[in-house]
Amino acid sequence: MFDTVAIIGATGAVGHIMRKLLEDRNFQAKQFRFLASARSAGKTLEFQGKTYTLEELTKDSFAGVELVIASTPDDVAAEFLPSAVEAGAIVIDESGYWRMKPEVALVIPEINPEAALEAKGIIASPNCSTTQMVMALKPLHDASPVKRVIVSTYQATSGAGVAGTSDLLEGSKAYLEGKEHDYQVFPHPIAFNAIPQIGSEKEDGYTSEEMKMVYETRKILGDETIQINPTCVRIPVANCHSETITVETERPISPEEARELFENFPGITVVDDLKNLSYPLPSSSDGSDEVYIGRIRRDISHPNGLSFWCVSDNLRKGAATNAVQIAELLAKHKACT
Ligand SMILES: NC(=O)C1=CN([C@@H]2O[C@H](COP(=O)(O)OP(=O)(O)OC[C@H]3O[C@@H](n4cnc5c(N)ncnc54)[C@H](OP(=O)(O)O)[C@@H]3O)[C@@H](O)[C@H]2O)C=CC1
Ligand SMILES: N[C@@H](CC(=O)OP(=O)(O)O)C(=O)O
Repeated sequence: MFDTVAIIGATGAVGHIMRKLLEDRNFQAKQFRFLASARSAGKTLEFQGKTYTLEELTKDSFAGVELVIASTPDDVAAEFLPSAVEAGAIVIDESGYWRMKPEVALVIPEINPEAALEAKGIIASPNCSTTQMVMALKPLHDASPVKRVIVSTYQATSGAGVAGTSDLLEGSKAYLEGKEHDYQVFPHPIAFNAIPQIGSEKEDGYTSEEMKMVYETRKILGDETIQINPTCVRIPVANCHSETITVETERPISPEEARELFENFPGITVVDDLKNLSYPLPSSSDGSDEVYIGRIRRDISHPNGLSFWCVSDNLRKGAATNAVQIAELLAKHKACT
């Protein structure tokens, strides 16, 4: 069991689910602390039957803290997490800031748990769109190396945090009432729309979200040769990201073989019966820790290609669940050493 565990960003979209998961999974520590910005300091929250007062995060917040689980914007993670490491804490970070630093482990427990156990300092949890795709790629990659991936995402507004959800709800209400809405986080109205830009412009006309899917996938799978062509799109769905994924493998993987590989991989559930209108949906994946896969079929444009549809709760496996699984892994390892 950990001594003191600090949950940073406890008031955010990921932070809310984090607290629920730690309760539901009965994660034990001698002491918990909950931190957020000065805006939230002094407010209270309920956790495991007790009332806690939120503290303001400062560089001096970490004395005696053994484990930090942080879900804050990138700039906050950049500024404050080194102080946690200096104070001797292990840090699990949800933000994008530390993921690609060579000294930082980027971990999905079903795929590379050893990286978490070998890590010193910061362990990063991957980008939400990346996590569900890599979960799907891993069993295929183990059967026959993945050479190329073409992926399009259909990302929920909760991916942009609490403000993203409020933009969807308030923007939809305004749209239906024929009014203007002042959007907080999206570059265009999201109500009744689709926006082919998530993040900022990066190389070759790709966005930051798209390039995360390229670089983070290679790091987690430990294979720099995988070619990935992503298009990330924001859609007016409240929660759960969906993806169309087409994979080219070294040898052909038939839909039947792929189904078996997916079914035998922890954390994946296959929902695939087109005749009976059965496939994963954001509405039926909401609140689940699983990655759902359906519409499994051969790629009719390539002999070594396979296409499928993948849906997962971005706040759960795409964020909080993955971080809690890492924390559980560390706790189990600590108990054995
Ligand atoms: N939403 C998603 O699907 C995913 C998000 N992530 C990452 O997780 C992180 C959190 O995202 P999300 O929960 O969606 O974001 P939210 O905007 O919903 O929450 C942000 C959290 O960070 C806190 N915070 C902001 N500024 C500070 C500060 N100066 N000091 C301390 N705490 C601060 C906020 O506290 P306060 O309420 O006081 O402002 C709040 O608790 C981000 O890095 C995001 O990229 C990763 C994967 C998926
Ligand atoms: N950018 C993602 C969610 C997210 O926060 O990703 P990252 O942690 O890589 O910034 C989305 O909007 O759906």
